[in-house]
Amino acid sequence: MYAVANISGQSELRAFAEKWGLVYSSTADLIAFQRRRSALVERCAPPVAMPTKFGVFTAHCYRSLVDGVEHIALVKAQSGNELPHKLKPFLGSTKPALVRVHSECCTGDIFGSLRCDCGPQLEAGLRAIERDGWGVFLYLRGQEGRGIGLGAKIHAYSLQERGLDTLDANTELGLPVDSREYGTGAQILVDLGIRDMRLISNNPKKFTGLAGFGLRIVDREPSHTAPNKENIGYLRTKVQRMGHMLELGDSSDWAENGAPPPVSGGSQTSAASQDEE
Ligand SMILES: Nc1nc2c(ncn2[C@@H]2O[C@H](COP(=O)(O)OP(=O)(O)OP(=O)(O)O)[C@@H](O)[C@H]2O)c(=O)[nH]1
Repeated sequence: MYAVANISGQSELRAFAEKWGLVYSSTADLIAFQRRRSALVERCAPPVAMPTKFGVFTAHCYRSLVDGVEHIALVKAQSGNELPHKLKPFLGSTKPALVRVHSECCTGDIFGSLRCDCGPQLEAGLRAIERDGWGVFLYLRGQEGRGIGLGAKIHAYSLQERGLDTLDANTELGLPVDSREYGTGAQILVDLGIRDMRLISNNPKKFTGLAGFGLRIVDREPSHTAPNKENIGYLRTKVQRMGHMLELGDSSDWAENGAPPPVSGGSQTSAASQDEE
């Protein structure tokens, strides 16, 4: 294999490869290929019961072999007569699991920040999986601020106070708009035995990011929460600049005075047809 250092663009590289009958690939392609082939995670604890205010789940904990970050999957898998805490609760089942892959958000998930919709999405996701009885809430740590980290996200907020939107604020800091990768999450889901799933998300990048690891997303379940006056700009930017599949309605649908919004419709599964609209 030869690394060609003095060829500047893709088209030059393609021409060079064609001229000499070579196969060529970008570094990004090689990294993606490697991620698909190698193990990215290992279990770091036995499964254990996790009673929560949303219901009783089984917690499965994994560690990334790439960066050492630990992730947690809360599993609901009631199939009747199974052993408690099976390692692969979904293995062999043809019933698609309801899955939420949630990016860490300290401010929204823990402190209830109204700047984003993360906290209400977390609660709605856990409620939906509890109600469904067959699914996984996968909490990906290390994805704070869409991958830029907590301090940088807070810095980005300070730029947002000066009028920049959530994307431009990251760019202004010289940081990527979204550096999350989903290979790690995909491998956790595969390890739990999932093959077919209904993904709770509005983010088109998650659908492409999770595909290709032996997982099949058979349906989308919208993750809708009522906007509030603090996060409406953030949500509009997600729709307009990141292609999120969200319907924001008008201000009469907003939660009062920035209060924690109730989940619209009460069910994540109710609006699955938004995809087809
Ligand atoms: N950089 C940055 N990150 C943010 C901001 N607000 C929330 N986040 C982070 O965004 C991540 C959540 O991503 P979102 O784009 O809101 O939603 P998503 O998870 O991609 O999509 P859904 O599955 O539809 O929820 C979390 O890691 C949050 O910490 C912000 O203003 N700037």
